[in-house]
Amino acid sequence: MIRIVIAGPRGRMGREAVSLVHHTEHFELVAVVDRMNEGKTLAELDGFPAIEAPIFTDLERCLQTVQADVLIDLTTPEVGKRHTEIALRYGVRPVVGTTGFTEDDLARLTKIAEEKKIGAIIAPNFAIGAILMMKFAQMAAKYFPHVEIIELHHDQKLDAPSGTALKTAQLIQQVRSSFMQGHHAEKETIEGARGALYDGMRIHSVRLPGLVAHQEVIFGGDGQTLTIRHDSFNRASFMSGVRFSVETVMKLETLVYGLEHLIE
Ligand SMILES: NC(=O)c1ccc[n+]([C@@H]2O[C@H](COP(=O)([O-])OP(=O)(O)OC[C@H]3O[C@@H](n4cnc5c(N)ncnc54)[C@H](O)[C@@H]3O)[C@@H](O)[C@H]2O)c1
Ligand SMILES: O=C(O)C1=N[C@H](C(=O)O)CCC1
Repeated sequence: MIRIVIAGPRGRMGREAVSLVHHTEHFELVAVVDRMNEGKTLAELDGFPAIEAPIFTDLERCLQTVQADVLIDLTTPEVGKRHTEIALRYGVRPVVGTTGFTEDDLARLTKIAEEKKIGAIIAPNFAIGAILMMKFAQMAAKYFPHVEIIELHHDQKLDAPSGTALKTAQLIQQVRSSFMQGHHAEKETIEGARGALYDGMRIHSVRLPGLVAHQEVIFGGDGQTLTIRHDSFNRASFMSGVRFSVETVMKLETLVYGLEHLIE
């Protein structure tokens, strides 16, 4: 039995994660961390199953009170960073879907995980199709170094570019010689027209109601283009990755950033 705390249970992802844990035989939801509802149980909130997990508004108090193995964090960038560090310091393994972590954040958290010899997973995208899309993009970049990334998300998303787009750019950077794409004399007549710049490649962020999470990676070569696209149409698409991460983090002794390191 893996004892789990979920932070952000009333969010779009948090609700799916509560349902996943509730329906998985060897998972137990021992508490949740919410922005409000301290002292209640999840069962008392509208729209949740009858789970008697206590609600805390502070992760430290939660981890001082309940015995937990794993924290699933699905909150906001600043909260997610703080929660990951607290969980590691309390010896609780973080599985983090929250995006917006910088390279400095990842380096700092990796150091703590290694000092504590404790597993942690930070996954910008839990959907298997998205992991494959990133792997395929890295393969293609060896042959097509000219590439632009277009990520499309719902308009309630806080961070841009998306964690997935950043991760994709990092994976491409590993196999591509660094160079500035486009014309050397190119000028934007409206600021931002060419998107965000990452190691000479451009990342474009679209935010619209109706979208969930989508990404296209477009490669251009002599007389041809190659487009690799992934679409998540609902949040259930992320849950097999969350389940896999909770099971896998129990066997790790360091921080892993990205599920591409864990799937064959
Ligand atoms: N890794 C993935 O596959 C994946 C998939 C979808 C979303 N995400 C990321 O997950 C995060 C959550 O996404 P969402 O769409 O569910 O957002 P959301 O806004 O629907 O939910 C976030 C929840 O966090 C709660 N929250 C905020 N501060 C808190 C605090 N201090 N303590 C406890 N809870 C707090 C909010 O009340 C809210 O319920 C985002 O960073 C998003 O980018 C990742
Ligand atoms: O809904 C979101 O927010 C998502 N964020 C992830 C990202 O930033 O890459 C991907 C899945 C959906």
